Amino acid sequence: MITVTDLRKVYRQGDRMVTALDGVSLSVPKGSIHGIIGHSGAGKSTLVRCLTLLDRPTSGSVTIDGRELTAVKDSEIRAARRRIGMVFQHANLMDSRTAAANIAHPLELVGTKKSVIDARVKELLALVGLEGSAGAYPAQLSGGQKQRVGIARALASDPDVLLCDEPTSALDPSTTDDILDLISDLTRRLDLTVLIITHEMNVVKRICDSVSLLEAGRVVEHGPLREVASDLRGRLAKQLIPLPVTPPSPGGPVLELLFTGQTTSDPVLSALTRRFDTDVNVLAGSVELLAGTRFGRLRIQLDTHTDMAAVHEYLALQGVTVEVAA
Ligand SMILES: Nc1ncnc2c1ncn2[C@@H]1O[C@H](COP(=O)(O)OP(=O)(O)OP(=O)(O)O)[C@@H](O)[C@H]1O
Repeated sequence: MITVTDLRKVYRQGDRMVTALDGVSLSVPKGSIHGIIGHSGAGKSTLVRCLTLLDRPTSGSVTIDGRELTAVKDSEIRAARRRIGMVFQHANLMDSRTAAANIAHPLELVGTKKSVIDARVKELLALVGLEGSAGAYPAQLSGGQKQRVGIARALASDPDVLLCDEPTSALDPSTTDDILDLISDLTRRLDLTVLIITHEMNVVKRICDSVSLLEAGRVVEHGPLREVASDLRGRLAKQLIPLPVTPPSPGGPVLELLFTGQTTSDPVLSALTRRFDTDVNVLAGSVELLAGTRFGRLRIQLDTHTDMAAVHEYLALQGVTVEVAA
């Protein structure tokens, strides 16, 4: 479990103070994956540095499995950091070392016995699907394979937490999916707590259980994926289940509908046309699978004569969320 409470980081830039983190709080249960999404300058890198104690926060706390990291003395920081495995955008491997030797490096640094290291490296290579690549040098590996080595190295010290900083931003879409699936699989198998910092909503869609939207150093929306996706007015929902912009359409009222789970496969619209003797014009639509649940968004236009109060009541009864489009 990671708990971040009211984290603030203020930098001095000449005679100006820059607030990079302005009271960030979040909590990630053990065994789950939390995405932090934000644009450039939102404070993502600062958050990573504060979580790994590369930077001391100005105030607030970071607690991992009940231990307050922000309270550890400088002399204990290295040991505390070993409980956090880091995965970077570029795997940052040492070119002169083989895959196995890169993975072994953090264990060598703390003086682990060679026989123990060898067994652990073998185990880690198998865990990330690189059994046959122990002796390969980074130059001989693909981007995805390098990232697998990076993940194995991050897991070498048997951390409780995996902190992934833009882990797939340098990879092509299919390799991205493979790496995300690997992170997801490892989270379940090793009962890790994972934080993924990203600017890509696809990363959140594919593997996150919960998400926070970071903006100008503040968390402006957060929650389990299913909850934020269900909030039609929310900014995250609009990005998670995007609908194209449609030109103003003369005629009857325009509604936005959100279907979740079973309602995505119910014939709600055809029932609506029959029941209210109205025509339904579908202006835009999209269906996404998020955290194992199907979400559908539709923008529809109805006849001018339609009894809107009754339509709202009927759709609510069907479990469909309705918004009148602007
Ligand atoms: N060492 C520093 N000194 C002064 N200001 C800083 C420092 N590091 C970050 N900042 C400022 O803090 C704010 C957040 O920066 P940060 O790098 O954390 O954002 P980010 O979301 O990681 O952006 P990017 O995706 O571009 O890396 C920015 O306004 C930045 O200029």
